[in-house]
Amino acid sequence: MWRRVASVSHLFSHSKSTKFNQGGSTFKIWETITSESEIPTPSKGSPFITFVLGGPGSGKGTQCAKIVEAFGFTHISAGDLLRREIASGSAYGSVILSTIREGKIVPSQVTVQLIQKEMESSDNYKFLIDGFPRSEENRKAFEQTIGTEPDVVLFFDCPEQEMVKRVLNRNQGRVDDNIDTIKKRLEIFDELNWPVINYYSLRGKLNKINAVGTVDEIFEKVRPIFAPLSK
Ligand SMILES: Nc1ncnc2c1ncn2[C@@H]1O[C@H](COP(=O)(O)OP(=O)(O)OP(=O)(O)O)[C@@H](O)[C@H]1O
Ligand SMILES: Nc1ccn([C@H]2C[C@H](O)[C@@H](COP(=O)(O)O)O2)c(=O)n1
Ligand SMILES: [Mg+2]
Repeated sequence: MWRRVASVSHLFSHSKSTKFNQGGSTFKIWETITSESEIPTPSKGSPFITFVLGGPGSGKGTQCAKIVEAFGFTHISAGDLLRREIASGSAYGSVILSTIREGKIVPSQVTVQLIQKEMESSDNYKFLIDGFPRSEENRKAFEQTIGTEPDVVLFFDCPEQEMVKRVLNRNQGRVDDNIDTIKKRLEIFDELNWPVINYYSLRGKLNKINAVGTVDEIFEKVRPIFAPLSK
Protein backbone atom coordinates (compact mmCIF):
# COMPACT_ATOMS: atom_id res chain seq x y z
CA MET A 1 0.00 0.00 0.00
CA TRP A 2 1.31 3.45 -0.89
CA ARG A 3 1.71 6.22 1.62
CA ARG A 4 3.67 9.36 1.05
CA VAL A 5 4.60 11.86 3.72
CA ALA A 6 6.58 14.38 1.71
CA SER A 7 5.28 16.15 -1.37
CA VAL A 8 7.08 15.98 -4.69
CA SER A 9 8.82 19.23 -5.47
CA HIS A 10 7.90 20.99 -8.69
CA LEU A 11 10.13 23.01 -10.95
CA PHE A 12 7.51 24.87 -12.93
CA SER A 13 8.38 27.36 -15.61
CA HIS A 14 5.04 28.68 -16.79
CA SER A 15 5.11 31.29 -19.49
CA LYS A 16 1.76 33.04 -19.15
CA SER A 17 -0.25 34.10 -16.15
CA THR A 18 -3.33 36.18 -15.39
CA LYS A 19 -3.55 38.59 -12.49
CA PHE A 20 -6.81 39.14 -10.68
CA ASN A 21 -7.97 40.92 -7.60
CA GLN A 22 -9.87 39.21 -4.80
CA GLY A 23 -10.64 40.73 -1.42
CA GLY A 24 -8.17 43.56 -1.99
CA SER A 25 -5.23 41.27 -2.79
CA THR A 26 -3.74 40.59 -6.19
CA PHE A 27 -3.30 36.96 -7.22
CA LYS A 28 -1.77 35.33 -10.24
CA ILE A 29 -3.09 32.23 -12.01
CA TRP A 30 -0.95 30.25 -14.42
CA GLU A 31 -2.66 29.70 -17.73
CA THR A 32 0.03 27.83 -19.55
CA ILE A 33 -0.54 24.23 -20.42
CA THR A 34 2.28 22.56 -18.57
CA SER A 35 5.17 21.05 -20.47
CA GLU A 36 6.67 17.63 -19.97
CA SER A 37 9.22 18.67 -17.36
CA GLU A 38 6.55 20.23 -15.16
CA ILE A 39 4.73 17.02 -14.29
CA PRO A 40 6.40 14.96 -11.60
CA THR A 41 7.12 11.41 -12.64
CA PRO A 42 4.49 9.13 -11.13
CA SER A 43 5.63 5.95 -9.50
CA LYS A 44 3.66 2.95 -8.37
CA GLY A 45 5.09 3.30 -4.85
CA SER A 46 3.26 6.54 -4.14
CA PRO A 47 -0.04 8.09 -5.21
CA PHE A 48 -0.13 10.60 -8.04
CA ILE A 49 -2.91 12.97 -7.09
CA THR A 50 -4.76 15.48 -9.26
CA PHE A 51 -7.31 17.75 -7.64
CA VAL A 52 -10.07 18.89 -10.00
CA LEU A 53 -11.59 22.23 -9.07
CA GLY A 54 -14.31 24.38 -10.63
CA GLY A 55 -17.76 25.71 -9.89
CA PRO A 56 -20.97 23.68 -10.10
CA GLY A 57 -21.55 22.63 -13.70
CA SER A 58 -18.14 23.78 -14.91
CA GLY A 59 -17.61 20.31 -16.43
CA LYS A 60 -15.33 18.63 -13.89
CA GLY A 61 -17.03 15.23 -14.03
CA THR A 62 -17.29 15.32 -17.83
CA GLN A 63 -13.58 16.06 -18.27
CA CYS A 64 -12.59 13.54 -15.60
CA ALA A 65 -14.26 10.80 -17.63
CA LYS A 66 -12.11 11.76 -20.62
CA ILE A 67 -8.91 11.88 -18.54
CA VAL A 68 -9.68 8.42 -17.15
CA GLU A 69 -10.12 7.07 -20.65
CA ALA A 70 -6.98 8.68 -22.04
CA PHE A 71 -4.60 8.40 -19.11
CA GLY A 72 -5.84 5.59 -16.87
CA PHE A 73 -6.62 7.55 -13.74
CA THR A 74 -9.12 6.43 -11.11
CA HIS A 75 -11.86 9.03 -10.78
CA ILE A 76 -12.94 9.85 -7.24
CA SER A 77 -15.77 12.37 -7.16
CA ALA A 78 -16.31 13.74 -3.64
CA GLY A 79 -19.93 14.57 -4.52
CA ASP A 80 -20.56 11.03 -5.83
CA LEU A 81 -19.08 9.52 -2.65
CA LEU A 82 -21.35 11.69 -0.53
CA ARG A 83 -24.40 10.79 -2.63
CA ARG A 84 -23.46 7.11 -2.31
CA GLU A 85 -23.24 7.54 1.45
CA ILE A 86 -26.77 9.01 1.51
CA ALA A 87 -28.10 6.15 -0.62
CA SER A 88 -26.44 3.54 1.62
CA GLY A 89 -28.49 4.75 4.59
CA SER A 90 -25.35 5.39 6.67
CA ALA A 91 -25.41 7.24 9.98
CA TYR A 92 -24.10 10.37 8.27
CA GLY A 93 -26.65 10.13 5.44
CA SER A 94 -29.29 12.55 6.70
CA VAL A 95 -26.75 15.24 7.67
CA ILE A 96 -25.07 14.93 4.27
CA LEU A 97 -28.41 15.15 2.46
CA SER A 98 -29.53 18.30 4.28
CA THR A 99 -26.10 19.89 3.76
CA ILE A 100 -26.19 19.18 0.02
CA ARG A 101 -29.80 20.41 -0.25
CA GLU A 102 -28.71 23.69 1.30
CA GLY A 103 -25.79 23.99 -1.10
CA LYS A 104 -23.33 23.87 1.80
CA ILE A 105 -20.12 21.88 2.41
CA VAL A 106 -20.12 18.62 4.35
CA PRO A 107 -17.67 18.51 7.31
CA SER A 108 -14.20 17.69 6.00
CA GLN A 109 -13.59 14.69 8.22
CA VAL A 110 -16.55 12.89 6.60
CA THR A 111 -15.46 13.62 3.03
CA VAL A 112 -11.77 12.95 3.61
CA GLN A 113 -12.55 9.63 5.26
CA LEU A 114 -14.60 8.58 2.21
CA ILE A 115 -11.84 9.66 -0.18
CA GLN A 116 -9.20 7.87 1.87
CA LYS A 117 -11.20 4.63 1.86
CA GLU A 118 -11.61 4.85 -1.89
CA MET A 119 -7.91 5.49 -2.48
CA GLU A 120 -6.82 2.71 -0.17
CA SER A 121 -9.09 0.16 -1.79
CA SER A 122 -7.85 0.99 -5.27
CA ASP A 123 -5.13 -0.91 -7.13
CA ASN A 124 -4.37 2.23 -9.07
CA TYR A 125 -1.95 4.93 -7.93
CA LYS A 126 -3.15 7.72 -10.26
CA PHE A 127 -6.14 9.55 -8.80
CA LEU A 128 -8.38 12.35 -10.01
CA ILE A 129 -10.08 13.82 -6.99
CA ASP A 130 -13.05 15.74 -8.36
CA GLY A 131 -14.82 18.52 -6.47
CA PHE A 132 -12.29 18.51 -3.69
CA PRO A 133 -10.98 20.49 -1.84
CA ARG A 134 -13.93 22.87 -1.78
CA SER A 135 -12.52 24.93 1.10
CA GLU A 136 -9.31 25.56 3.00
CA GLU A 137 -10.73 23.34 5.74
CA ASN A 138 -11.10 20.51 3.17
CA ARG A 139 -7.56 21.08 1.92
CA LYS A 140 -5.95 21.03 5.35
CA ALA A 141 -7.92 17.98 6.46
CA PHE A 142 -6.75 16.07 3.37
CA GLU A 143 -3.12 17.01 3.93
CA GLN A 144 -3.27 16.00 7.58
CA THR A 145 -5.06 12.70 7.01
CA ILE A 146 -3.50 11.53 3.76
CA GLY A 147 -0.13 13.13 4.49
CA THR A 148 0.48 14.58 1.06
CA GLU A 149 -0.29 17.40 -1.37
CA PRO A 150 -1.63 17.03 -4.90
CA ASP A 151 0.82 16.72 -7.77
CA VAL A 152 -1.40 18.62 -10.20
CA VAL A 153 -4.39 20.93 -9.71
CA LEU A 154 -6.86 21.61 -12.52
CA PHE A 155 -9.27 24.49 -12.31
CA PHE A 156 -12.12 24.64 -14.83
CA ASP A 157 -12.93 28.30 -15.15
CA CYS A 158 -16.46 28.85 -16.39
CA PRO A 159 -18.76 31.92 -16.38
CA GLU A 160 -21.61 31.71 -13.88
CA GLN A 161 -24.31 32.01 -16.51
CA GLU A 162 -22.92 29.01 -18.40
CA MET A 163 -22.64 26.95 -15.20
CA VAL A 164 -26.25 27.68 -14.27
CA LYS A 165 -27.42 26.75 -17.77
CA ARG A 166 -25.51 23.44 -17.70
CA VAL A 167 -26.69 22.46 -14.23
CA LEU A 168 -30.33 23.23 -15.02
CA ASN A 169 -30.07 21.08 -18.16
CA ARG A 170 -28.26 18.21 -16.45
CA ASN A 171 -31.35 16.10 -15.79
CA GLN A 172 -29.76 13.54 -13.48
CA GLY A 173 -32.30 13.96 -10.70
CA ARG A 174 -29.83 15.59 -8.31
CA VAL A 175 -31.49 17.27 -5.30
CA ASP A 176 -29.17 20.27 -5.67
CA ASP A 177 -29.83 20.93 -9.38
CA ASN A 178 -32.48 23.59 -8.88
CA ILE A 179 -32.13 27.34 -9.18
CA ASP A 180 -32.31 28.09 -5.43
CA THR A 181 -29.64 25.56 -4.47
CA ILE A 182 -27.46 26.53 -7.43
CA LYS A 183 -27.44 30.15 -6.25
CA LYS A 184 -26.28 29.00 -2.82
CA ARG A 185 -23.64 26.67 -4.31
CA LEU A 186 -22.27 29.54 -6.39
CA GLU A 187 -22.13 31.78 -3.31
CA ILE A 188 -20.30 29.10 -1.33
CA PHE A 189 -17.96 28.48 -4.26
CA ASP A 190 -17.09 32.19 -4.38
CA GLU A 191 -16.56 32.39 -0.66
CA LEU A 192 -14.68 29.15 0.05
CA ASN A 193 -13.09 27.90 -3.17
CA TRP A 194 -11.07 30.98 -4.17
CA PRO A 195 -8.70 30.72 -1.21
CA VAL A 196 -7.93 27.13 -2.30
CA ILE A 197 -7.35 28.22 -5.90
CA ASN A 198 -5.10 31.02 -4.70
CA TYR A 199 -3.19 28.65 -2.46
CA TYR A 200 -2.31 26.30 -5.32
CA SER A 201 -1.65 29.20 -7.64
CA LEU A 202 0.97 30.54 -5.25
CA ARG A 203 2.51 27.05 -5.06
CA GLY A 204 2.76 26.90 -8.86
CA LYS A 205 0.45 23.89 -9.10
CA LEU A 206 -2.61 25.46 -10.65
CA ASN A 207 -3.59 24.83 -14.26
CA LYS A 208 -6.49 27.09 -15.16
CA ILE A 209 -8.52 25.88 -18.10
CA ASN A 210 -11.09 28.00 -19.88
CA ALA A 211 -14.15 25.73 -19.62
CA VAL A 212 -16.18 27.36 -22.37
CA GLY A 213 -16.44 25.41 -25.61
CA THR A 214 -17.33 21.90 -26.58
CA VAL A 215 -16.33 18.98 -24.38
CA ASP A 216 -13.72 17.94 -26.94
CA GLU A 217 -12.32 21.45 -27.31
CA ILE A 218 -11.85 21.67 -23.58
CA PHE A 219 -10.26 18.24 -23.39
CA GLU A 220 -7.71 19.33 -25.99
CA LYS A 221 -6.57 21.95 -23.45
CA VAL A 222 -6.40 19.31 -20.72
CA ARG A 223 -4.61 16.63 -22.70
CA PRO A 224 -1.18 18.34 -22.87
CA ILE A 225 -1.07 18.60 -19.08
CA PHE A 226 -1.07 14.82 -18.78
CA ALA A 227 0.66 14.00 -22.04
CA PRO A 228 3.91 13.05 -20.27
CA LEU A 229 2.06 10.31 -18.42
CA SER A 230 1.53 7.01 -20.11
CA LYS A 231 -1.70 5.08 -19.59
N1 LIG B 1 -18.27 21.81 -22.52
C1 LIG B 1 -19.54 21.59 -22.27
N2 LIG B 1 -20.50 22.18 -22.99
C2 LIG B 1 -21.81 21.99 -22.73
N3 LIG B 1 -22.28 21.18 -21.75
C3 LIG B 1 -21.35 20.57 -20.98
C4 LIG B 1 -19.95 20.74 -21.20
N4 LIG B 1 -19.28 19.99 -20.29
C5 LIG B 1 -20.22 19.40 -19.53
N5 LIG B 1 -21.45 19.73 -19.94
C6 LIG B 1 -22.73 19.31 -19.38
O1 LIG B 1 -22.98 20.19 -18.27
C7 LIG B 1 -23.50 19.46 -17.17
C8 LIG B 1 -22.56 19.61 -15.99
O2 LIG B 1 -21.34 18.96 -16.29
P1 LIG B 1 -20.57 18.14 -15.17
O3 LIG B 1 -21.52 17.26 -14.45
O4 LIG B 1 -19.38 17.54 -15.79
O5 LIG B 1 -20.14 19.36 -14.22
P2 LIG B 1 -19.46 19.33 -12.78
O6 LIG B 1 -18.43 20.39 -12.78
O7 LIG B 1 -19.04 17.96 -12.44
O8 LIG B 1 -20.67 19.82 -11.87
P3 LIG B 1 -20.94 19.54 -10.32
O9 LIG B 1 -19.92 20.27 -9.53
O10 LIG B 1 -22.30 20.10 -10.11
O11 LIG B 1 -20.88 18.05 -10.12
C9 LIG B 1 -23.68 18.01 -17.63
O12 LIG B 1 -25.00 17.83 -18.07
C10 LIG B 1 -22.70 17.90 -18.81
O13 LIG B 1 -23.13 16.96 -19.78
N1 LIG C 1 -15.61 18.44 -1.10
C1 LIG C 1 -16.97 18.38 -1.20
C2 LIG C 1 -17.59 18.02 -2.39
C3 LIG C 1 -18.96 18.01 -2.43
N2 LIG C 1 -19.67 18.34 -1.36
C4 LIG C 1 -21.15 18.34 -1.39
C5 LIG C 1 -21.68 19.74 -1.63
C6 LIG C 1 -21.87 19.79 -3.10
O1 LIG C 1 -22.78 20.78 -3.48
C7 LIG C 1 -22.38 18.37 -3.35
C8 LIG C 1 -22.26 17.91 -4.74
O2 LIG C 1 -20.89 17.90 -5.14
P1 LIG C 1 -20.52 17.88 -6.71
O3 LIG C 1 -21.06 16.60 -7.25
O4 LIG C 1 -21.19 19.08 -7.27
O5 LIG C 1 -19.05 17.97 -6.81
O6 LIG C 1 -21.63 17.56 -2.46
C9 LIG C 1 -19.04 18.69 -0.20
O7 LIG C 1 -19.69 19.00 0.80
N3 LIG C 1 -17.70 18.69 -0.13
MG1 LIG D 1 -19.56 16.68 -10.84
